[in-house]
Amino acid sequence: MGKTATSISSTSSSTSSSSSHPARKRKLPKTKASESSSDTSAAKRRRSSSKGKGAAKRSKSKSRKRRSKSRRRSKSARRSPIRPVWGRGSERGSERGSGISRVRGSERGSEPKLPSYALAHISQAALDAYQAPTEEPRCKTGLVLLGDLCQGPKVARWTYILKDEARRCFAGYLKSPFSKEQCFQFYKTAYDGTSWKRPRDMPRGTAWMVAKGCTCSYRYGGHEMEPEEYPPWMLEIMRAAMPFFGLEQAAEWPNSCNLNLYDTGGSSVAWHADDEALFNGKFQDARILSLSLGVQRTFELRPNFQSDSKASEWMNLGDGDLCTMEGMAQKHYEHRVPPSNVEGPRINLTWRWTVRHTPRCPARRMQPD
Ligand SMILES: O=C(O)CCC(=O)C(=O)O
Ligand SMILES: [Fe+2]
Repeated sequence: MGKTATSISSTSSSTSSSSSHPARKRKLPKTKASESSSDTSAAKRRRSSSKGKGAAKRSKSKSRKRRSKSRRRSKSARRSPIRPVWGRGSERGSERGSGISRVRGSERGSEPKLPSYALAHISQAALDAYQAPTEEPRCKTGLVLLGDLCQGPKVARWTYILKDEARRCFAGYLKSPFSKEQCFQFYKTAYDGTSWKRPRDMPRGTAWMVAKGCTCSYRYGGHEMEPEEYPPWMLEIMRAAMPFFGLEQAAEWPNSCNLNLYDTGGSSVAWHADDEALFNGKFQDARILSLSLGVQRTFELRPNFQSDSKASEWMNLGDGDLCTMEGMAQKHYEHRVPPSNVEGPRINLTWRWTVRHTPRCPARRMQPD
């Protein structure tokens, strides 16, 4: 795990097999192999030109037809009243609110140095890819995506908007499986049943809840959140929500939950990773499960292994929507909820597994070394 790529060609091959991150679309400098493949296409071009004028005409009219077809397709896409709820890249203006400083997460490690003659000839995108670490494939670590666990009584169709197999990073989305009334009840009980903390410098309300037997507080960004034991209403919500994450048995449920209250569109959480020691997400596969309640807000993800700071993936999380981050996502990606011009409040419950309890926590005795 955590292997650093040692050659550009090996990195580029692992990178191209992963998700559609913008960096992956950019071309790396040509290696011998890619030159020979372009030779082949040049040879093809030569062969097709030798077919004579008739063939050239036919291919011209074919490509004209193709162009007008694609123009028609893009026009109808623009007219379509269906608005996407998730996507890739920054097409929805994900740079809004950028410049918010990182409030969580630790410093990135030092990166491997390249000799200056190499730096002069390599694009930034290629450098980013070179410096990007790769992880063991999930078949080796046994990581099962929660979306694939939902085969029991609650079959749920999860969409994985982030599938970075090379880094074993995943993020899933499930449209609300709950009724409007259920969501309203969840919102009301969570709102009324939580003693919301309002730390200075935090543009939202927050609370930290843990399973019985754990006393770990949650430290991040200079704040320390004292734990509150899961109240009965939390267990009720979990009983309703966990089967949609493929977790039917209470023994499999997450043992901690970070709660956020976004009172208005101006409330936000800045780019960060939930990479605190409690969850050990920098060193092993970690799962984070979230339930959104109230107004729709955009949840964005970006890789931390390249210089481009734009969101690479995003999802619009509406009332009752579920979302996951899985595998090594806390090591290689950051996420945020930027300020927005929507009106109305939103509550987000973000469940996690505390696997490294603090020294004085009684649950520490139960954890494997
Ligand atoms: O509100 C959200 O959707 C994200 C919250 C979050 O990132 C966190 O609690 O760590
Ligand atoms: Fe987070």
